[in-house]
Amino acid sequence: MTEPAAAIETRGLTKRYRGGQLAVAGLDLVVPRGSVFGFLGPNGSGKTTTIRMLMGLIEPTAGLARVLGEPMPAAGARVLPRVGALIEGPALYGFLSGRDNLLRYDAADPAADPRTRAARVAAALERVGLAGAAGKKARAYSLGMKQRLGLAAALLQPRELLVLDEPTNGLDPQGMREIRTLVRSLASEGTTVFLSSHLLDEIEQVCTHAAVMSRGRLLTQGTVGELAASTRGRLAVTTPDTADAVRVLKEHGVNDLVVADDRVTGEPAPGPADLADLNAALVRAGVRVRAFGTERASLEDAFVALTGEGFDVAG
Ligand SMILES: Nc1ncnc2c1ncn2[C@@H]1O[C@H](COP(=O)(O)OP(=O)(O)OP(=O)(O)O)[C@@H](O)[C@H]1O
Repeated sequence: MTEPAAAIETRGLTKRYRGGQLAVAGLDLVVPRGSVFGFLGPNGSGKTTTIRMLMGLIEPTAGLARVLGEPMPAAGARVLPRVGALIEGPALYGFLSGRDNLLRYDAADPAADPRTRAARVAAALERVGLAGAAGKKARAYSLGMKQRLGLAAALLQPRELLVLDEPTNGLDPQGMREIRTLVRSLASEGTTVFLSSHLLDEIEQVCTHAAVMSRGRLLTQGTVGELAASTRGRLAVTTPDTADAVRVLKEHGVNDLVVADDRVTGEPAPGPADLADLNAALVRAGVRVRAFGTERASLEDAFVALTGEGFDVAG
């Protein structure tokens, strides 16, 4: 049997909650196998609802979802053992140690051989860097440790796909780094990782691909490089003659001009404007140019360009 190319694929996936709230509208998503896929959107944009449909936790109102090539929720019993999921924080017993929590998880899996349980749990604890804290009660764990223990539970069995809902939410920078390192190492072994986040720089740091959601709709998807490249960076000119530079650039169609010290930045006019012509115009007007170029466009620029709004605006 040939493996399907997509780890996750949806067609027109839609969820309308009772009470009429349209949480996800006509979503067409393609998550390539082997990718680290960032599912990006402000709070309330429909990320968790999508993940819950993908994992068969709630029924879609309309549309189709395939996970690892199989229809969800119909094929859940076959698909879910191949998927590790961490959704809305792990369910842990605070009075049990990290190790005992994992032993419980493993015992709840009918396919897990009890004879190899202790070794499996030890390997998972090692994997997430909790071997040293395995005997501590889970309630004494930091948020980052709890999150890693949840990941260890998802990693007790080898998984083809990991689905992580806001895995770094509430973590301090050190905890975030630990989760990112873990995600990278899992991906390097070939596991597809689908993670949701409302943090753009997080997606830029760890993901190969991303999709951007806003108000239940998919705005765009592609490689992180493509998404950033779809937006041109701002033009930046360093000059002691900022007032003249602003005037000349304005005459040549550059918008949204901002002056900060000896730097003028702005949005070049849409279309294939030739930056060399702009530079020549500045020099002709007697503007002394110390540096001239475009700033690298970030995913945030792409998001703002797509939605016309800042990223932290709740949907
Ligand atoms: N059980 C529910 N019943 C009714 N409406 C819901 C329910 N769950 C979510 N919603 C609504 O659906 C929309 C999408 O919510 P969802 O939780 O999927 O977004 P999200 O992008 O995951 O945001 P967050 O990061 O805050 O969880 C929101 O407007 C939310 O209020």
